[in-house]
Amino acid sequence: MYDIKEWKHIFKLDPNKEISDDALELICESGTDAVMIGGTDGVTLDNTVNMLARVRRYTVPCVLEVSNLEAISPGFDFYFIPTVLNSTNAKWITGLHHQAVKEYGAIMNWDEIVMEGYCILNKDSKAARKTEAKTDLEIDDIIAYAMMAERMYHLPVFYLEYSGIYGDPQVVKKVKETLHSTQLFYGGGITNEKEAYEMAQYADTIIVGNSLYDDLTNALKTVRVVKS
Ligand SMILES: CC(C)=CCC/C(C)=C/CC/C(C)=C/CC/C(C)=C/CC/C(C)=C/CC/C(C)=C/CC/C(C)=C/COP(=O)(O)OP(=O)(O)O
Ligand SMILES: O=P(O)(O)OC[C@@H](O)CO
Ligand SMILES: [Mg+2]
Repeated sequence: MYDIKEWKHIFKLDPNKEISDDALELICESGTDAVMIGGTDGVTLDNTVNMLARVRRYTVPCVLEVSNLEAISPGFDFYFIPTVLNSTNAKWITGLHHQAVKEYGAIMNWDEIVMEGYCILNKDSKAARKTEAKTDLEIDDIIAYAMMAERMYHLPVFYLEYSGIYGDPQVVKKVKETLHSTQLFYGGGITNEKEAYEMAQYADTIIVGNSLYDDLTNALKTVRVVKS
């Protein structure tokens, strides 16, 4: 069984986007700690299972970040389940989770389930719009969500999500100072070594997504700088 606490770097692959076999090989053999499959829209059972099968040619751990009930498939090492703490719609905090557990609870292997407390901060991201997230937050609001995640809900992961834009390193630093046992994920706009290094000084784990599709060469370099 893998220990996600040791993961410092994750590549997030969007099953709704095209990736060539050559690019996928470079990603899976990059030395990243895990490949996470997930996205906000266009995620189907077909494209999820297809991506899983392609990643399974390699030994890298493979995680499904569940974003809809229709695209859950067996065969992943872990299932990361987002709950959007700053959503204004209960559907994205506990609603779909209740529905999922009602449907799958009896067959779920709870050792494979990892809850992620999301705080979404880019108001223009698809994830923010879809989940009706309240993104105009002061640092004290963000810290309060981090404390809730750790102290009230005992979530294993708190995910500072800037999807699509590079966030504020000082926010990541302050959130890290707040957390003791909950693992801090940072994702958003990391495109090169310098940005990866900066965010990895504070976040326990950085997630690199879009830049895999925009500039693979530089995206791949984010692994070495974090793990060395
Ligand atoms: C049959 C079998 C194997 C069963 C296994 C059991 C199992 C795993 C059951 C699931 C249990 C469970 C509780 C599921 C939760 C269900 C669910 C749908 C919860 C809601 C998740 C949620 C809040 C989604 C909202 C969107 C979100 C936060 C997505 C995360 C990914 C993300 C932020 C992507 C970033 O955006 P992106 O798409 O990359 O944007 P761009 O395209 O613009 O880059
Ligand atoms: O796609 P980017 O901006 O790299 O963000 C990564 C990840 O946090 C998205 O959910
Ligand atoms: Mg994306």
